[in-house]
Amino acid sequence: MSSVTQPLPYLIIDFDSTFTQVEGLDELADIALQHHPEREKIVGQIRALTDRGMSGELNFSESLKQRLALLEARREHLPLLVAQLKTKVSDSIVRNRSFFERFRGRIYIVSSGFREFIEPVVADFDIAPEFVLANTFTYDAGGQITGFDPDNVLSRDGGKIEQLRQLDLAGDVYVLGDGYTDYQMREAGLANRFYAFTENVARAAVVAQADEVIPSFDEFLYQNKLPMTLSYPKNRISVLLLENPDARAAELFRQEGYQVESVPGGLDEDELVERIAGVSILGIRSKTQVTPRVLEAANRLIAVGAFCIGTNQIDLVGCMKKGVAVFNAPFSNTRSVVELALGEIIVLARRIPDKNPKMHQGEWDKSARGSFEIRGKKLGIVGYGNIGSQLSVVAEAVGMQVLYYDIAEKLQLGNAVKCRTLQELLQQADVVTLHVDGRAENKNLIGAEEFALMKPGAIFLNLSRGHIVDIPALADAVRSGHLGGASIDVFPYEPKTNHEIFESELRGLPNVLLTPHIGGSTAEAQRNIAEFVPERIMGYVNTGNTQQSVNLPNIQLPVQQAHRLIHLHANVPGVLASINNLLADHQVNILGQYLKTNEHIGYVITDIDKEYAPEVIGALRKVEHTIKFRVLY
Ligand SMILES: NC(=O)C1=CN([C@@H]2O[C@H](COP(=O)(O)OP(=O)(O)OC[C@H]3O[C@@H](n4cnc5c(N)ncnc54)[C@H](O)[C@@H]3O)[C@@H](O)[C@H]2O)C=CC1
Ligand SMILES: O=C(O)CCC(=O)C(=O)O
Repeated sequence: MSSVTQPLPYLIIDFDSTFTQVEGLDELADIALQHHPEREKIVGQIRALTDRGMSGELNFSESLKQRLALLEARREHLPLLVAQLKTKVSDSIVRNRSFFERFRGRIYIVSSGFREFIEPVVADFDIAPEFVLANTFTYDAGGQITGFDPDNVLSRDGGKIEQLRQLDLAGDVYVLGDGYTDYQMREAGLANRFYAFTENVARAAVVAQADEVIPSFDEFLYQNKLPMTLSYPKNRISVLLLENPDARAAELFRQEGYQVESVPGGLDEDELVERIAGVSILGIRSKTQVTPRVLEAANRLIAVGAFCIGTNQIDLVGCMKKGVAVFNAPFSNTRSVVELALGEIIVLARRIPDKNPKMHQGEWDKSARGSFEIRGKKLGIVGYGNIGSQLSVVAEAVGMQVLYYDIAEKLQLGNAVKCRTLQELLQQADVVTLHVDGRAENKNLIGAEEFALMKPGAIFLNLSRGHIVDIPALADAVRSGHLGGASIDVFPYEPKTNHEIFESELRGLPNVLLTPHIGGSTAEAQRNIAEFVPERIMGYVNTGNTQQSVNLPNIQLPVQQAHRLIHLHANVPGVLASINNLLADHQVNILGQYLKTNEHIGYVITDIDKEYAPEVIGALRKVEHTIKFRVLY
């Protein structure tokens, strides 16, 4: 990583697909050929020619000639093009507009595109016409674009090299671009460094030649220690997604500028220990275990996203002590679990698990034996949280009488009746369904003794966590005929991928419905989760907001006023005082301060004036008991 010397080196920035997200001529073709019957085909041909030219496959002047011949553009299309391009300036360039204003006179746009559309777009960034070096169109008398000015060096092969030579800049020159012709200025010895800009397009042949690959302009500024709008380039935030969350999650993280990698299926502890170094955000579902060993290897972890409700698979305290925020999606799949549970109750009450396979084997077993309506039956819900209480409402709506048992005091919905003990519920219910959370103390909550308490013929459901039920005891209770049926969605051991065989004593038992942990697996739930979790994580990264974090003290923050200091520390006396004394010693004005603690850690957010001495940050990092510290601009 180099550090920039003063004054700023001359920056030679390409226009098409670098300054803007798109190629100007492609966009012009789109506008000009709007009513052409073969528009798509011609635009496709133009794009292919652009690409071949950019990657060095076709010589530049030939590519330009062929593209202009296909274009049926006119002078009056240009204002439309400019308006369009103004909306397509690269995000990181827009974000750092003030940099361009500040370093006016050191930044050139050198492009094989056309001055007619480049000049007005870059003018918004204080880049004056004399700092734009580009081609110019030729027109016929009627205003039709006929080609390009052949006297302009940029219209020729090696034009950018010649143009830079003519500029004869004294001092360091850095080139930023996405095309091979941008690299060629460096190759010709006219630039000190070539940065392949890949925010919009990454061309292998260009990337291979680069001194540095920069996925955003922020990265260029960060590497060169130049003033930037963000405190940290988002492309440096790497996301590892396991267990196939909906594709929307990766899309949202990518839109934010993060680097996303997905591993289908889960990783076991050893595999995750291998993969976790360098990961900033880990996304998992219910299977991946985030253990102390994993956390020890996690050298850059900021947040864990549980793309599900349960978080028992995560060492929450370990994460907290390391300053790693954990977020889940507490309500996104609630309804899906409830619907499945209700469907399963009906299906079991009608002994469908037995009848369905018989039908598939050609056996017609029409009988009412062992089948009953659920209307008027007693549904015992163990765990009256979000899922349990919603199931309570839906079950009452179809005529069931609801009993519930929860270790916490809960709002009683509708006509539901609270049981004082688990035993009381088990003895009365016709159907028992588990919706407790997966805390370790709940291991084998239901075993032989509990099954024995249940009514003969009762139906049993578990859609919570596998370790909550003693499976051999359940198998015995079904085999003996004491239970009338069971539906199980979660298991003490679940296959890691869809290729692994599912082994269980419950396989083949009568009136037992087995499902592969799909309570929350609906399109709606997965989409909701894939939006909810990334939004919380990005909110935390961007503003420090911990609201709805499962393990950090929850602070909902007001809009950031200036610089924001985010400080996580061990909860020992005196840390806040140390922070404030340090700020006072450096005459830093505090605009707002927010603090919340729990038994292990303290989370303090301090909004301060823009002006402060840079050494304040170093000093704050060194405050005793600091776990994590970051600054947001
Ligand atoms: N099968 C699947 O695909 C899904 C399974 N789940 C599981 O369902 C669980 C429950 O989800 P929510 O209702 O959203 O959670 P929640 O946290 O809102 O409710 C859990 C309730 O269980 C109670 N509880 C805990 N231990 C208990 C015990 N020993 N006896 C009685 N009550 C006890 C708690 O006090 C709480 O009210 C999740 O933790 C997760 O493990 C969640 C979503 C999908
Ligand atoms: O869909 C999943 O992978 C897990 C669902 C689940 O068990 C949960 O949300 O807690």
